[in-house]
Amino acid sequence: MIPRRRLPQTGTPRGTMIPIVTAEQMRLLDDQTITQAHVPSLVLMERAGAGVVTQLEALYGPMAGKSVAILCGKGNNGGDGFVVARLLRRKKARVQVLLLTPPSELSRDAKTMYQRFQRTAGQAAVTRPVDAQGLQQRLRTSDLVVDAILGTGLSTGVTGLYRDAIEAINTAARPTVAVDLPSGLHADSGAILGAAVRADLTVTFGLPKVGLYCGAGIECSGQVRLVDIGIPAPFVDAIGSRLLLLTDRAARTALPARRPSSHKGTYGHVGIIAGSVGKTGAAAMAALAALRIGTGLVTAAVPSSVNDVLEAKLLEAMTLPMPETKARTFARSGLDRLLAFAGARDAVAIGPGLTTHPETVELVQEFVKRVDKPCVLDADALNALAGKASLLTECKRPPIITPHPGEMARLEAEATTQSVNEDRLGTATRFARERGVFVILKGARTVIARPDGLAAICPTGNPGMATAGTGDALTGMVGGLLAQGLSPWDAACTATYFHGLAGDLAAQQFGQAGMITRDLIRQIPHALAPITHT
Ligand SMILES: NC(=O)C1=CN([C@@H]2O[C@H](COP(=O)(O)OP(=O)(O)OC[C@H]3O[C@@H](n4cnc5c(N)ncnc54)[C@H](O)[C@@H]3O)[C@@H](O)[C@H]2O)[C@H](O)CC1
Ligand SMILES: [K+]
Repeated sequence: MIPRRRLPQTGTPRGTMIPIVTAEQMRLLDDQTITQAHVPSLVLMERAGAGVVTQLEALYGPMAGKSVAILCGKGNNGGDGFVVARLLRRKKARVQVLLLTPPSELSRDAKTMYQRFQRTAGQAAVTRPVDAQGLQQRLRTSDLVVDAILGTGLSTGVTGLYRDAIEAINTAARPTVAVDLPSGLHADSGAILGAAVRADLTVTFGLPKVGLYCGAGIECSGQVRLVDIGIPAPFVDAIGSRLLLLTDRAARTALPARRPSSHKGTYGHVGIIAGSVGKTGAAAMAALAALRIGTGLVTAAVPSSVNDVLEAKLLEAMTLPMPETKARTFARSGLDRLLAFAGARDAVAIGPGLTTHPETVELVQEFVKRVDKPCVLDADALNALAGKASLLTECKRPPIITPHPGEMARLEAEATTQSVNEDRLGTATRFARERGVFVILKGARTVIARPDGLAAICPTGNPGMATAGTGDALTGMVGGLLAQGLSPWDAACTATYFHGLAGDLAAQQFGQAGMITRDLIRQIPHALAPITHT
C-alpha cells in the first residue's frame, strides 16, 4: 500500500502550491486511490468525516453539549455527514440527523455509514423531514448546521425537498459548515444550480474544487479548509492541473533569505514611478510597502513640484524630481530621464496616481515599450494602455500587470467590468496567454496568471481591503520582490499572498470597515514573521 503523504510532495515547477481540481478529476483521484492504492472507500469517507470534526473544533471550540443539525442527502456527501454525526456524538454533542431521502435510496457507502450511526445513536437521532416548516424549526434551535446534502455529484438544478432544505439553512442563518462543497454549488463552474447553501466554513476533501473559488463560490464557500484524506501524491501530480492554490509554505519559500553577510544592496533597489498633485499618497504607500516587504533601497520618481511633499512623507525611501506638465503630472519630456532612472534600478513599479493627462499617457506608452527591467504596471499605467493592450506585446520583458476588474475591462475593448467578474479565471488566463504578460487580477480571490496559461488563486484577503490605496501597496510589494531578484511569477504570487495576509491581520486589529491601507502596510512585517496565522 502506498503510504499516506501530505500533498503535493514532488518538486515540480509548481513548488508547494496545491492543485485545484474539477469534480471529474477528483473522482478519478478517488478511484485510483481505491483501486490502485487499495484504500477502501469507507476509509476515505471516515477520514473525510474526521477532518470535518477537526475543523469544526478548530473554528467553534469543543463540541460537547452543542446542538448540531446534520442534513444528509442520498450520495456519498450524505455518507460523510453520517460519519460527522457519529464522531460528534462520541464527543458528546447533541446531534440530530435530518435525512432528506428514504434510507433505501442511499448510496452503498452512505448506507453503511448511516447504519453505523444508527446502531450507536438509535432511531430518534434521525428525522425524516417532509416539508420546509419542519426543517426550519429544527434548524432555528441548532448551534451549528452541517450541510451534507450534495457534493461533487450535483448534476442538475435542485428542486423539491433538497431545495427547501438549502433555503431553510440560509434562512436559519446559524453557523453553517459545508461538507466538501456548499450544496447546490457546481464544483467546476461555481454556478448556483437552483439554490445553494451560504456557508461560513467549507471543509473540502483531498484537493480544493474549482467552484469554491469562482462565480458564486466566492460568496457561498466562506472560509475554505482542506482535509488530507490520503490521495497519493503521484496520482495528484499526474492530473497536471493548470490551476493552483497559493499556500503559506509556497509564499514563505519564495522569500529571499536574509544572509548574515548581506547589506542593503543585497536586497535590491526598486524604482517607483508614481504620483501627481493630489495623489502623492499613492507614491508614498507604494514606496513604504516596498520597504516593508524587505527591499534594500527604494526611490520614488515623482513630478518635480510634488517632490518636497514626498520628501516629507517618506523617511527611508529616496525621491527623485522629474519633469512635469502644467497640471503637475509626469511630462513627456522626462522620458529619457525616466529610462535612465529605470536602468539604474533592479526593478520598476509604475502607475499609482499618475493621472491620465494626455502627455503622461504618451510618456507611459513609450516608457513601457522601451524599459528593459523587471516591471510592474498598475493603475494609471494600465489606463494609459486602455484599448491598446497590444502595446504590452512590445515590452522588452513580460511585465506584471495588476488590474482590478475595471482596469482589466478597459484594457480589452470588448470587455466590461461585469464580463470580467463573471469569468475572472478565464479572463486573467486568456489575457496572460494572448498578451504574454503576468496578470494579477485583483478582487475577492485574486487570480494570478502567467503567459503559459498556468494560474493561481490567492486564499488570503478580505473585504476590508476594498479601501483606497491597497492597490498601491500591492504594486510596491510586487516591485520590491522583483528588485530582490524573484522571478515575475514568484514576485506576483508572493506579494499577493502577503498583501492579503497583511490585510487579514489589519482587519483582525481594526475591523474590516475601519482598516485603512496604512494599517495593512504596518502589518506586512507581522505577516512575514515565521509564525502560523490561522
Ligand atoms: N473526494 C473524495 O475523495 C471523497 C469524497 N467523498 C464525498 O463524496 C461526495 C461525492 O459523492 P457522490 O455520491 O458522487 O455525489 P453527491 O453526494 O454529491 O450526490 C450525488 C447524488 O445526488 C444526486 N443528485 C445530483 N444532483 C441532484 C439534484 N440537483 N437534486 C437531487 N439529487 C441530485 C445524484 O444523482 C447522486 O445520486 C463528495 O462531494 C464528498 O463529499 C467521500 O466520502 C470521501 C472521498
Ligand atoms: K455539501
